[in-house]
Amino acid sequence: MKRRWIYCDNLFTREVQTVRVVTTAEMKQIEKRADETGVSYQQMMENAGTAAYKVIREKYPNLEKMVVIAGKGNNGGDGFVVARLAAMDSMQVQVILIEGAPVTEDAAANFEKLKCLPVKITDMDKAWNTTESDVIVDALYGTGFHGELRPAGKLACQYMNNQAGKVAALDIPSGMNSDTGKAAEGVTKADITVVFDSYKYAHAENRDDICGEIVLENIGIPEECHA
Ligand SMILES: NC(=O)C1=CN([C@@H]2O[C@H](COP(=O)(O)OP(=O)(O)OC[C@H]3O[C@@H](n4cnc5c(N)ncnc54)[C@H](O)[C@@H]3O)[C@@H](O)[C@H]2O)[C@@H](O)CC1
Ligand SMILES: [K+]
Repeated sequence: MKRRWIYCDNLFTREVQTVRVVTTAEMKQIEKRADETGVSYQQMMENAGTAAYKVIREKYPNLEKMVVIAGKGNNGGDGFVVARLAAMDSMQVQVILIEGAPVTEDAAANFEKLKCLPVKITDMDKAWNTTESDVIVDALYGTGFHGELRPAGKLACQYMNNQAGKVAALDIPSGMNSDTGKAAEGVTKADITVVFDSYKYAHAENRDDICGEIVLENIGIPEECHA
């Protein structure tokens, strides 16, 4: 729970602000309701990537080079949206596919959109040769992650943790369990984590060493979908 002060008619009034924290299952329900009310999954992904890109640009205004580390799920899909927006802003963008091509419909659709842009797409084998980047976008795993990092995921997290650039995690740093906050060995250490729609329990664990600065962003889900 956060407290903030608001200024009101020459009096300082204390307002208690409650924050919403949801489980992965609850988040899926919220997204389902949003889809049923007309905000499609594709639109939510577009909004998530757009919000993340906006936050990254605000935090790091002088970016020239971006690397997006993408998994095969919808977290990777958010990363493809960020990559597209960065490339359209004339940034030098490289996308590294950690577990091959995306498997979800929405992520695959956003991956396709990259193909007409000057975005370099590689796999992990070539990642070690990547030139330095100003920011690395962690779009490997989001709420779908559980258990321990497998070798490819661990290598990708190690890569992110050893780069000189800032690390911006989408929704959750990869390797963190959304519901328990448990960090797998080798978890990504982010400078900033852009959280979509609602905080997850992992964000309430006070793991600043993993999440960095946490920024919550609206992705267009109507308030009534959270009931
Ligand atoms: N269209 C949507 O449903 C939206 C999803 N959003 C994003 O989607 C994320 C959730 O996406 P997904 O549910 O597709 O999953 P993720 O993209 O988080 O994870 C990808 C895959 O990793 C697998 N996995 C789990 N544990 C693993 C392990 N230890 N090693 C290797 N692989 C493992 C999972 O089976 C999952 O299929 C959210 O965090 C958010 O970033 C947002 O774009 C908002 C809209
Ligand atoms: K992530």
